[in-house]
This record gives sequence, C-alpha cells and structure tokens, in this order.
Amino acid sequence: MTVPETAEKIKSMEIRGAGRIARTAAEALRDHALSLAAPDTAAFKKEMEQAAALLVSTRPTAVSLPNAVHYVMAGLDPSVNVDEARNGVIHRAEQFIQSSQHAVERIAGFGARHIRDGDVILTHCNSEVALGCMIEARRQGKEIEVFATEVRPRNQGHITIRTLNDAGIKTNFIVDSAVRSFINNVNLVIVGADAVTVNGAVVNKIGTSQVAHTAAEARVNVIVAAETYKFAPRTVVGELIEIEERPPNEVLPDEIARTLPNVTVRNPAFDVTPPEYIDLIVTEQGAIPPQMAYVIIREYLGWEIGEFNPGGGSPAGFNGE
Ligand SMILES: O=C(COP(=O)(O)O)[C@H](O)[C@H](O)COP(=O)(O)O
Repeated sequence: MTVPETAEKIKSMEIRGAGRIARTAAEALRDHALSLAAPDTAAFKKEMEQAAALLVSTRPTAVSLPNAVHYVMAGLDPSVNVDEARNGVIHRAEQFIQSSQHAVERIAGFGARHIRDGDVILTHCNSEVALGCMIEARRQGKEIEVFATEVRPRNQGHITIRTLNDAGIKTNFIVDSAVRSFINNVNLVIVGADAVTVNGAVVNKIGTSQVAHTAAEARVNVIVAAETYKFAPRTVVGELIEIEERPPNEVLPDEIARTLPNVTVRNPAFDVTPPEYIDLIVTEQGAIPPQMAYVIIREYLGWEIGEFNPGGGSPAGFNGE
C-alpha cells in the first residue's frame, strides 16, 4: 500500500486501533523507502519526510503513530549514500513492526496473570492488547466472562465481540450507557490506550473515563494494557495530547442535522482518564502503577522527546525489547 493510500485508510478508520495504526505506518514508510527512486540522499530524505508528515497528520491522538514514525525515520542517516539511507529506514521499520508484535504478545502474557479463574471483565472499545490478555487467560484454561460495550458512534464493540466469540469466551454485549447498571456484575476492567501522559493519565476511546469512574466508585480494579510506544514523551515538556474531534455525521445523519439549526453535534473520539482511576498499566516491560509513567518515558523512549518532529528533533529511540 502506498503512503497516501495508507494515510487515507487511517483517516477513514479502515485501519484503526493505536497499535495497528503504528505498525501500518511503519510498513508504509518501509515500502515507500523501497520504491523511491531518489537521485541522492538529500532528495530521499526530503521525500521520506513528506511521507512521514502525511502519515502523522492523519489522526492526532494515538501517540503510537508519531512514536513509530519517529523511530523509523531515526534510521535515516543523512551522511551516508542513498542506498545505505534506504536500508537504514527499512531496517528500523522492520525492527519496529517486530518489536511491536513482540510487545503485544508479552503484554498478553503479563496481563493474563492478573486475570483469575471466574473473573468477569468489562472492556470498552476494541483494543488488540486488552483482548490479548483475555484470550491468553482463556487459553490458559481460565473460565472468564466479558461485558463488551457497543462503542458509539463507530461500533468498535462489534469487532470486539466477534473476537471474543471466536475465542470461545462468554460475552455480554451492552450499550455504552449500561456500564453502571452492570458494574457490580464485573470484577475487573481492562482497556487499551491511545496515549499515556507523563502523569499516568490514559487517553483512550471516548467513554473510557466514565467506565473508569464507575469502576472506581464500585471498587472494581482498572487495568490498562499499553505498549511503551503509547507513552507520550512530549508531555514531559508540557505538551498536551490533542483529542480528535470527528465529523458530526458519525453521530447524527446530515439530513436530520440540517433540520436542527440550533443543535451542534460534538464528537470527540477520545477522553482522558486520570491516574487515580487506574490501578495498573501493563506494558511489555512489566506492570507499573500509572504514577511511574515518567520512568517508562525516560527509560524506553529517551529524554530527547521521542515523537516525530518534522524538520527537527533528535532521534531518540523507542526500544521495544
Ligand atoms: O481507543 C481505541 C481505538 O480507537 P479508534 O477505533 O478510534 O482507533 C483503542 O482502545 C486503542 O487504540 C488501543 O488499541 P490497541 O490496543 O489495539 O492499540
């Protein structure tokens, strides 16, 4: 897939979920590097930077995307010849994809240890790593049951219930507003993350903070499953995570909206769950309390602000191992 095709698919959410977005962006940069017929390294670098910027511009919230792009682009050494520069990008892209897959597997293993036989788990949205923990627990023979939300307006819950069904996990499908009605039937919440900030706040699908608040009130533990490349280095220097606001017609059809001139539809795709509502963040480096997010950023993403910064920034590295 070309870079513009990939960018379009990420924008339209045909490719979605923070981890998948990151790996697909790395693949697109690798393929772009492979096919570019640039006369010299400077031209190659310029084209690659344009491609990188296009990918980063597709969705603003999932930090995995700029982190992945930055990691791949850090393989481009401007002082070598064009073939070496190309190989540098390809190598870093392959490395990112592999370590991301490895991270997903490790988190499933670590997360499954926090799931006990007989647990009833609530999940919100469609997170590859959160589901990985449940599927691994089931694979280990633990009898679990899941409550999965619908996830208005894009219905990611439909993907989640299919995956759970196919894994042979007993699943209850509920509308988003039914979470509080069922929270006392549940003894664990597991969700994914699009970004984790330096203070341990978790940005995830809209509604996650309501789920976590409800869980806190009911004394139900909340686990966030998140690879280290979901942590946001630039929050160390005070940058805020941008919350994507998506088109109104995802929520209300245009033909109805047209008849309601006094009504404005608001459609934020993500929200922020404060660290007080989170018991544990399970990363591929192990489980941490949210308050230790800073350590993950420092140890695994580097101090130099690891996100892709078009035209500048030093190449700090995500270290997936
Ligand atoms: O909020 C979402 C997806 O939102 P969207 O559908 O808008 O992309 C997921 O919970 C995280 O991205 C984590 O997913 P994963 O664990 O698969 O990276």
